[in-house]
Amino acid sequence: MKMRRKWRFIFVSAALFVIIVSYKILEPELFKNKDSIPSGDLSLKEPFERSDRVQDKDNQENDGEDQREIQLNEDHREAEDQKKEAPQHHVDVNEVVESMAKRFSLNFSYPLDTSPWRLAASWVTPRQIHPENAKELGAILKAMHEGKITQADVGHRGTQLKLTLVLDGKQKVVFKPAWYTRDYIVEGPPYAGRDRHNAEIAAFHLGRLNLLLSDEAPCFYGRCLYCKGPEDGVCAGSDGVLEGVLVLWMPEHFHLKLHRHPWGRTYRDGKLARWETDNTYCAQVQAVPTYSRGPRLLDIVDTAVLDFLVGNADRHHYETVEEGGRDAALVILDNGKSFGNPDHDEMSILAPLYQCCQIRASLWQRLLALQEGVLSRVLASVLGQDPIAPILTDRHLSALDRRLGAVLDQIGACVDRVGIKAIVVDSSNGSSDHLKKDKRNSGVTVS
Ligand SMILES: Nc1ncnc2c1ncn2[C@@H]1O[C@H](COP(=O)(O)OP(=O)(O)OP(=O)(O)O)[C@@H](O)[C@H]1O
Ligand SMILES: [Mn+2]
Repeated sequence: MKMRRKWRFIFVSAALFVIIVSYKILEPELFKNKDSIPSGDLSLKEPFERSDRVQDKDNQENDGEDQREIQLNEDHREAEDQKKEAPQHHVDVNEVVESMAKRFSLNFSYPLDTSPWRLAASWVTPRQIHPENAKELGAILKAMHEGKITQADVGHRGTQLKLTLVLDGKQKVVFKPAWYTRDYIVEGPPYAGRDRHNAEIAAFHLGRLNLLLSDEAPCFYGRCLYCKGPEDGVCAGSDGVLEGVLVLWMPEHFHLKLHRHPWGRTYRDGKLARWETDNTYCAQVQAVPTYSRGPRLLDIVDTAVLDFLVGNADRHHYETVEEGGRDAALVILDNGKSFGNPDHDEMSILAPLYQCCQIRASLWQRLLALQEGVLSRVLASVLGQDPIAPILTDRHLSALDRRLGAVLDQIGACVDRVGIKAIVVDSSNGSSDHLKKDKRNSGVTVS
C-alpha cells in the first residue's frame, strides 16, 4: 500500500515536472513582441501574464501603445496556436549555468601586450568602466592581487577606514580592510555596520553578469590582496595576513562629480526622507532637469536593482564622470555596505523602481534569464576563482535568488499599474545596439 502511494507520488511529480518544463520552454514564444520587448529568454513571472486588464486601460490612453498592445495580443494568440503543435524541448538549467559560468570565468594568465594599468585606464569612458566581459580582465585582477606595493598612506576621503596604496607601475588603488568573518550577520538599520570587503568583490562580479550593461551603468571595483605583515597602522591577523579588497583608482584625467542621491536616507533616527512618506515623489524628481531627460533616471533604477540584490541601502551620494555631462553614467564606487544580513530584504532600496515604475527592457530581460537559481550558481562559480574565496556564504547566495524574485514581482506590479510603458526600450541611449546584443546574449540563457 505504502509502495503504491510512493509510486503514485513519483508519477505525479514527474508529470508536473514535464508540464512545468514544457510551459517554460514555450513561454518565450507566448510573449514575444518584436516592437516593444527584445526577444530572448522570458520565462516565469512574465509580467504580460497579467496584462489583459492593463491593456484595456492603456488602449484608452495612448494610440502608439495601442498598436503595440494589439500586436502583443495577436502574437499571444498566434503563440497559443503554435503551442498546441510545438515539439517538446528539454531545458537543462545545469547547462545554462555551466555555459554562463564559463563565459564569465576569469583567465588570470591571459597575455597582455601592454601594462595592465594602461589597459584598464584606456577602457574608461563616461558611460563605461570596462567593456562587456573583456577577456583581459583576469590579467588585470591578477596584477592587482600580485602587484608590489610601493607606497602606502591612510585614505583621506570618505568615512570608512581605508588605505591609499600605489602599486608597482604607479597605479593608485584603495585598500579596504576586512572587519567581519564571512558568516557574520549585520543586524540593525539598513546601513548598519562597517564596510564589508567581500561585498565589494561580490558586487563587482554581480555587475559583470550583465545586470548592469557595462556600457550603461558601470562599476569599478577591485580584487583582494594579501599584504605581508602589518602595513602603516592597519594590523594584520595573528597569521600575519591582512585581508581586504583593492579598488582600482579612476584614471586621473577624469573628474568625478558628486551628486546627492534623490532617494538617499536621512541617517537620523525617527526622521524620514521625503521619498519614504510620499509615493508620488518620483514626479518631483522628474521635474529636475538632470532627471527629466536623458538616461540618468533609468541609470538610477538600474543601480537600485543591483543595490537591492546585494542589500546595499547606503547609496547616499553618487558620482558621475564630469566630462560626460548629463548623459554620464553613475560610477558605483562604494559597495562596502552590501551583504550585511541575508535574512532581510530591504524593499525600500527598490523605491526608484516602484515609485517611477520604469525599467530598461534590457535589464528586465537579463533578470528573467537569471531566475531558477541561475544567478546564485553562476555567481558562486565566478567567486570561486577569487584568491580569498569563498566570498559569500550560501545564505547570501540564496538571498540573491529570493530578491531577484522580489524585483520581478515589483516589475510585474508596475506593468499592472502603468501598463507596458513600464518596460522602457531606451532609445536615447543607443538601444538598437543593445537589442542586437540582447539577441546575442540570449544564446546563453534558457531559450
Ligand atoms: N576607485 C576610486 N577612484 C576614484 N575616486 C575614488 C575611488 N574610490 C573612492 N574614491 C573617492 O573617495 C570617496 C570616498 O570613497 P568611498 O565612498 O569608498 O568611502 P567611504 O568611506 O565608504 O565613504 P562614505 O562614508 O561617504 O560612504 C568617493 O566618493 C570618491 O570621490
Ligand atoms: Mn561608504
